[in-house]
Amino acid sequence: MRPILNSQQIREADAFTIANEPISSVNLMERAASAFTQKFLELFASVPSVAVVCGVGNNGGDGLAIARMLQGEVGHIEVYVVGNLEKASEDFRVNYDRLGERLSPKIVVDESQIPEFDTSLIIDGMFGSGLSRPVEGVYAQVIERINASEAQVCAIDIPSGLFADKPTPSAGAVVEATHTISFQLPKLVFFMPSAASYVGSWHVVPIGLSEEFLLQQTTDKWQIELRDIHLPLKRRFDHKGTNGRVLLVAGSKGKMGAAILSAKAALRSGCGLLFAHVPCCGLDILQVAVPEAMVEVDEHTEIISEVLPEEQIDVIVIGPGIGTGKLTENALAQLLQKATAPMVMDADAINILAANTHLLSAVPPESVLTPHPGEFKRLVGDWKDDFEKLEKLKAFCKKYQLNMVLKGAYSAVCDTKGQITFNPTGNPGMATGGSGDVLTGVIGALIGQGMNPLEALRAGVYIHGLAGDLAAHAQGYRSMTASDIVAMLPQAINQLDKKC
Ligand SMILES: NC(=O)C1=CN([C@@H]2O[C@H](COP(=O)(O)OP(=O)(O)OC[C@H]3O[C@@H](n4cnc5c(N)ncnc54)[C@H](OP(=O)(O)O)[C@@H]3O)[C@@H](O)[C@H]2O)[C@@H](O)CC1
Ligand SMILES: [K+]
Repeated sequence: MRPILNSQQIREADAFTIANEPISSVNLMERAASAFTQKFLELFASVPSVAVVCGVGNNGGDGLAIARMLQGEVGHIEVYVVGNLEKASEDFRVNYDRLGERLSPKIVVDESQIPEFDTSLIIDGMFGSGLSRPVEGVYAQVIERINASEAQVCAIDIPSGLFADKPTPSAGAVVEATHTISFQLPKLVFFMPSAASYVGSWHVVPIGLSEEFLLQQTTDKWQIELRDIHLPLKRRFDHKGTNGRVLLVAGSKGKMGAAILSAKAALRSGCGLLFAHVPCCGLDILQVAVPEAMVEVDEHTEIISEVLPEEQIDVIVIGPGIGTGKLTENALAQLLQKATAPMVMDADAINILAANTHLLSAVPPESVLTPHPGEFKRLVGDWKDDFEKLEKLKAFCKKYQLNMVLKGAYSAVCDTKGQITFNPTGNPGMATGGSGDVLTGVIGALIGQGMNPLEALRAGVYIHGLAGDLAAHAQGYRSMTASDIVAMLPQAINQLDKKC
């Protein structure tokens, strides 16, 4: 997993690398600028004109070095330096002197000197990890001009004005980048919905900071990587009873589709036997739609009112489409008293827990909850910003000793110790009804096959997002449906199998 470190730790990593590689600070800047330039040219093959806007710290120093490296690679280049040159950092000065006359920068110290920015692209190198306070004054005016321009904006390391690891006060101006090319590690704020319009699509480029140092750092936030996903083995002598016996409790009148999507997803994710407990009205529907499922019907015609005692079940998946009626609430409470297998709880099962928080302590240990932000809010109350939301996630998982995925772009998986891993796969096309039911089925199948619930959760969100990406590629992200995600599960799982 890739660690997500705070600005202080990254500064220390810079210093450690400089002292121990060893490499001079200005050469490390050269390496960073070169890594940026290479990625930049991949993203923007032929840009007619570029404005590079620099501050006077090392982020600005990067900007100057990048401007020099882009000469001859892109069309017209303009360089601006915003701020007082007397305060410039040492490495900025070296790169200022290296620019040469052709790129001679224009200095901006007051509003009258701010250009219109009519280039096709702006590189933002005003502030990086050294941002120490909200951006105001002439700096804010430059940012407003950048944001008002028609140009694409590519930020160096992080959009200027945005704090990497704490909330950015609304009073401060922030560059709205269309792209961000960041050094070595992603910054925590990149995973936050509230920063999406500033960060744009982001990329991380290695700059050779000491791996030894980075791995020693303490953090409770990580990004899931492909190499972290290890699917359960299938052996020649396995049979359906050893490949995961999954009990799916799902559906109600008018919502049998949720049960079907979860059931299909579980079967496509390799579970051996799928038992489905559904209301009477769902019997024919499920048998026809999912012939592989063994269906047990509830006594009630339209909703779930009691769940059969579990027998030789490896995992219980409950929630998709069940509603929150009193009888269903009682059924869940009874099931929680009896259940020993880990549970995957989604949708209305979570809503029932939120309305009856005394039930939370009865959830079998290590179970998994899969709320979307609305369901999560019902569980923990509102939050003032995305950082507080993550703190609430950690506190909840620690308190109840549960694993949870808070769904969304970069779904956040939290374990019982409060460690958070962000999932990188997925796309906006997955924000569509039924997508969550598919995820629940995938996670249930993986736990059923013997993965520990946390590993299954991390693998499940990764596979689900990858299948979603394949579906978006095939159908377009505007038109794809949850069924398309199910259809792409085999391809996603095959891709992961091949890398193993
Ligand atoms: N270290 C390395 O080896 C490497 C570093 N690298 C690069 O360095 C970047 C970090 O550089 P950095 O530490 O110099 O900070 P940076 O973001 O340029 O800002 C500092 C300047 O901004 C000023 N300032 C701050 N807030 C302000 C505000 N609100 N409004 C106005 N001014 C404000 C502050 O002034 P002061 O607070 O002192 O008044 C100071 O002048 C990092 O993101 C990466 O791009 C890479 O090259 C890899 C190697
Ligand atoms: K920047």
